[in-house]
Amino acid sequence: MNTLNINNVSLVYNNGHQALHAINLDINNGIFGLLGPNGAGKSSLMKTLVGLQKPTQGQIFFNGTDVVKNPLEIQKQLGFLPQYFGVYPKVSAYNLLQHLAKLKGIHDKKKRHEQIMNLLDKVNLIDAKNKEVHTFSGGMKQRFGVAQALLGDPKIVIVDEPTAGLDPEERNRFNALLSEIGEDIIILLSTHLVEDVRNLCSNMAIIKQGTIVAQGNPTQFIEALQGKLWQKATSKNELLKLDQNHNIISKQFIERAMHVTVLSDVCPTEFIPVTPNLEHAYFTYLNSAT
Ligand SMILES: Nc1ncnc2c1ncn2[C@@H]1O[C@H](COP(=O)(O)OP(=O)(O)OP(=O)(O)O)[C@@H](O)[C@H]1O
Repeated sequence: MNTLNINNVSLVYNNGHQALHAINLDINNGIFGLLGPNGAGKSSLMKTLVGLQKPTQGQIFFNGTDVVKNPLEIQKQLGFLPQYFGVYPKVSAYNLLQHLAKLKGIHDKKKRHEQIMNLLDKVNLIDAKNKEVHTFSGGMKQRFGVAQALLGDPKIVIVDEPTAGLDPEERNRFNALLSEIGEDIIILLSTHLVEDVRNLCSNMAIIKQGTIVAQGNPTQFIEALQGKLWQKATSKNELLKLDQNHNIISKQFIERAMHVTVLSDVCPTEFIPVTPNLEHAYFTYLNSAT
């Protein structure tokens, strides 16, 4: 079992902006979802956790090793899957993996070949191994991304907004793959797609303005809202009034009408109950004062 322990981590950038405030998290094998809006501090936290930037304060331990004092140790065991790859050189998937494997220090030719073939098989790209990666579809590119991230058997993999731009079928296929590899290693999944976290993660945290406002199991978050959410279709004028008197957690267009969902222990007049989902939980935390 791999462990990542984060104690009281804060980060202030050189321009004085505080991106992280006293973060505490304990993460084990599996897919850990980090959910937050743009600018909340997801990238800052991920980069800090894997030693790519030093926290201003706090401690991080990966499998007992101090990441702040010894960042190279975690980086040797790290895989990274960015949202989009930059420009691909005009080489085949197999040859590109060869090149990346050499950069990762896999020098034994036979082992390198074996590992590449296993990974191509795992991500279902064996048949496309001689095709140039720039000709791949978005989903194939993401699966190729997984293969390169897994070169060298990393124990921790960072995945940044991986399903952006994928069609529903490719997204499902990609999520199934992520779920399979997440059994034996830590995967840190940074996203603002609540549905991906619901489908993939047994543990998650919600980050808002550099602070973790909630952490736990997605199911617990949903259960905590049972019997507390109410919905109503509304007009623009009525919305102003509702805003003053109710704790509105989301406003959504459903079939061309604005629907508001409110959090309350009792059902407000003219509202109907709603079955809570993770998106409601996410909005509840985002819209509550920190
Ligand atoms: N190098 C930097 N110097 C100063 N401020 C920074 C730096 N990098 C990020 N920030 C600021 O820190 C805050 C958090 O940024 P970060 O990129 O971590 O957010 P994020 O949640 O990953 O957002 P996104 O989803 O848009 O990538 C933002 O206000 C950003 O402007």
